[in-house]
Amino acid sequence: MRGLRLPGPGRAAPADVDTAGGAVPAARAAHASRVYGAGATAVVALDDVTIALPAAQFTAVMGPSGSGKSTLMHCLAGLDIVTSGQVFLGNTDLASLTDRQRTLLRRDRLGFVFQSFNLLPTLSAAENILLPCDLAGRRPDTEWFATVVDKLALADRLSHRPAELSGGQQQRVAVGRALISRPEVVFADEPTGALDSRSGRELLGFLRSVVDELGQTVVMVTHDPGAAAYADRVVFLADGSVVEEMEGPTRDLVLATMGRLGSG
Ligand SMILES: Nc1ncnc2c1ncn2[C@@H]1O[C@H](COP(=O)(O)OP(=O)(O)OP(=O)(O)O)[C@@H](O)[C@H]1O
Repeated sequence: MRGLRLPGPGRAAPADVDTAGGAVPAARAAHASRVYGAGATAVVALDDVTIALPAAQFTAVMGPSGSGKSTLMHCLAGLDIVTSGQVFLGNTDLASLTDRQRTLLRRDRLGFVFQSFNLLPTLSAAENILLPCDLAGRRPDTEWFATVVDKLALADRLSHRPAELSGGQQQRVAVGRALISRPEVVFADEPTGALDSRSGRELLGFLRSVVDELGQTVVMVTHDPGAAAYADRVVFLADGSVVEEMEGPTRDLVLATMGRLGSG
């Protein structure tokens, strides 16, 4: 049920293909650094980060405030550019793209879910979900639309406008919008931050199921150890560096690691 790979600009530079026969990660950073400013006031937001985000996995990114989580996500998503090192989406080196190509890459190959749902208030839930197709001038895949709507339990809410939906339903619409283009990676920045705990758990359960059942790759920034426990793995950042990676996280293991790393 995957088939989520769309051809995109600049794909498949032969030198980047995994010659060992292993699966190419959905995204990766190699010795990526991002420095803001220069001279005495320079801030090293990312410091030589090497990380791979495996396809069809749910990765959580954690770390104290200012540790570089958003910067890492923005660089992986082509919203920001590394100062040195490389970032790849599949086999595409993001630095090799023009601004226009990066914009198209974000539109065609990535999905985004933010803490604030960012839905258009005058559009129905269905129209909000289909917005990326409209913007790209692409005919929506009706079968995929039905799959996404069913997975997110939104079938009886499609004609409602955002103001007529609960926060949890609005965020599910935002997830639907992120999934509709069958992106290679969905980036979620504190997606449960504006939700009550029950709606937050439901949303995390939906993200988990789109990974398990639809083969979606999801990367989520979170401060919440309970949210991170829904992921397959957790990457911990401190001072712009990856300081720990955990497979099969539980809330308690994440809490203990946060305590040990001084980010609790
Ligand atoms: N545009 C920018 N200009 C200058 N400094 C920046 C910029 N963006 C981020 N920084 C700095 O880079 C560092 C990392 O910031 P980043 O937002 O990635 O951290 P974060 O882990 O996402 O933090 P939070 O959990 O508070 O959102 C911080 O010291 C921040 O002040």
